[in-house]
This record gives sequence, structure tokens and C-alpha cells, in this order.
Amino acid sequence: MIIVKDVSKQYGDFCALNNINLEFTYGVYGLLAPNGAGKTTLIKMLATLIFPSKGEILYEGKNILEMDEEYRALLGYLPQQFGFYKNYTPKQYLLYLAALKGIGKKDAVNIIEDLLEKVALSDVTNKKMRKFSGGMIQRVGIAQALLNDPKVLILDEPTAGLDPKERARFRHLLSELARDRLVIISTHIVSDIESIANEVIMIKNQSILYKESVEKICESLEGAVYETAISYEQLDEFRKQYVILSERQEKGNMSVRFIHKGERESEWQLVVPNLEDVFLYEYRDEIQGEV
Ligand SMILES: Nc1ncnc2c1ncn2[C@@H]1O[C@H](COP(=O)(O)OP(=O)(O)OP(=O)(O)O)[C@@H](O)[C@H]1O
Repeated sequence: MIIVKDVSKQYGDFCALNNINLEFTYGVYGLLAPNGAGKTTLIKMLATLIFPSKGEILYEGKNILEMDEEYRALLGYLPQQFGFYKNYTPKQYLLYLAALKGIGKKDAVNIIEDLLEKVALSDVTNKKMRKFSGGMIQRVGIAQALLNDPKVLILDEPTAGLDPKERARFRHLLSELARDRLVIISTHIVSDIESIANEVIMIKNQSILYKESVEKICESLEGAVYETAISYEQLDEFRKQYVILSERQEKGNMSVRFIHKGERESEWQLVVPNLEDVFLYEYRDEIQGEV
């Protein structure tokens, strides 16, 4: 459906993305990388808000910049920070946006009623958004992105600031929305996409590191992720020798999960790698001190 072809993006002398090639069809695609890796840059290019310095993005074979309005008509977009009016109710706000998009009032009223039901906000349709939680606001954001029933839905870090329960609700909503459209979601939180993404795209050093199913990506660390218990005294040495993925106290010892690609010690327990392991391993230099 969408092809990103040899796309690079420069900001002045700084290269944010270098020669990106991607193909999107239907379903959920998770764009996963630490902050600053270039997710927003890619998303903004897909939303035609900024333009590639090199290369092109095609929708059904046509350059999205040349399609212009035709492309925007089939695009739904939720930016990282979306502007809403606190004193509006969701219904007022969505009616306003629908008018901007040229949707007639009668149609808009019906569409908005359906959308607010879809995002589970029917009971607060006429309540001012001032008192809404972060999760409720994000759901209004999704509803506005769905006003034109888009074929392509692009969400930039939609779960920032949401609590775990709101995140879970969000995941359910996204997988439902992806049944008949392309959904691209950017995040630096593995659990946002691990269970719902058909494919995960990881960006590193301005390039695509992976574009695969979660299962395939995890295979990259097959046979290299272990858990073992060590004493506190051994911890410093252990940290120097191996890439530690997690450590927790357990019965007076430290239980560590780590990566090692050579000979194994007999007491180490080999475990099945997960996406978080790959994330922590691949971005160990970028996220040092954050985990
Ligand atoms: N307008 C700009 N001018 C110069 N550099 C920019 C501009 N926009 C982004 N960058 C730089 O490009 C790189 C990628 O930024 P981008 O916002 O795409 O990353 P990101 O992965 O989306 O991170 P975040 O989630 O923090 O936005 C960063 O190093 C950023 O500082």
C-alpha cells in the first residue's frame, strides 16, 4: 500500500534518516526506537508534514506529495502533541474538526456518535475535556484521526503519559482499528506494540535495523539470553563482562538476565529472548543510564 523508497532526511548538515526503504500493507506496524532515533521524522514524512531530502514515498504507486489532497483524504494522523480546546466537549471539538475537513453537519453528527462509541467516550460526549485523563484525551485524539475513516492511520507516540491500564485499552482499540486499514504507531515502549504489531520496525544509526515480526526479531538473540543468580559482590564484575538486561534482588542474591554469545557456564539458565531484550541490547549505548 505504502512504499518508502530510498528516503533520506537532512536537517541542514545533520542526517536524521539515511536511505530508508520500507513497505507497508495492512495491519499494525510498530515503529520502535529510543527518543531521537528519527521516528517522528519518518512519521512526519509519511503524513506529508515534512518532505524527504532524497527519495520518495508512494501510495498505491503514486507519490504522496503529488497526490496531495487525495492522499490527505485517506490519511488519519495523531501527532505527538495534539492541540485540543479544554473548554470544548469531545462532540463540539470533533464537530469543529469535521467542519474543517468539509464533512456536512448531519453526517458529522452520526460519524462522531459512532466514533465516540468506538473509543469508549459515549458517556462523556457532552462533558468539557478540561477534566479528562490523559487516556481519555488520547482517545479523543484517535477519534479525530478517524473522522474521515482513513485507510492509513498514523499515530506518533500515542501512549506517552498513559498509565498501564490505559495503555492496555489503547492496544485493544488499535488492533481493532487495524482490521481494515494500515496503522503505523511509533513508540519507545516495547509493550505498546509487542503483542499487537504484525511487524516491528527498529531504527538505528539513521537506518532500518529490523523490519520483521516480533518472533523473527527475537530470533536474533536466540541462544544468547541467560538468567542466573549471583552475589552482590559479583555484580560489578558481571556488569563489566556481560550486557545486563535486567537485575532484581532475590533471596539475598541478585537475579540477572543478560546476554552472552560465547561459551556458557553450566549454572546459567538459557531463556527465550523477548522484544525488550532485543531493544535493550541493540540500543544499549543510547539508553545507558535510562534503564
Ligand atoms: N527540525 C529539526 N532540525 C534539526 N534537527 C532536527 C529537527 N527535527 C529533528 N531533528 C533531529 O533529528 C533526530 C531525529 O529526531 P526525531 O524527532 O525524528 O526523533 P524521534 O525518534 O521521533 O524522537 P522523539 O520521540 O524524541 O521525537 C534528532 O537527533 C533530532 O534532534
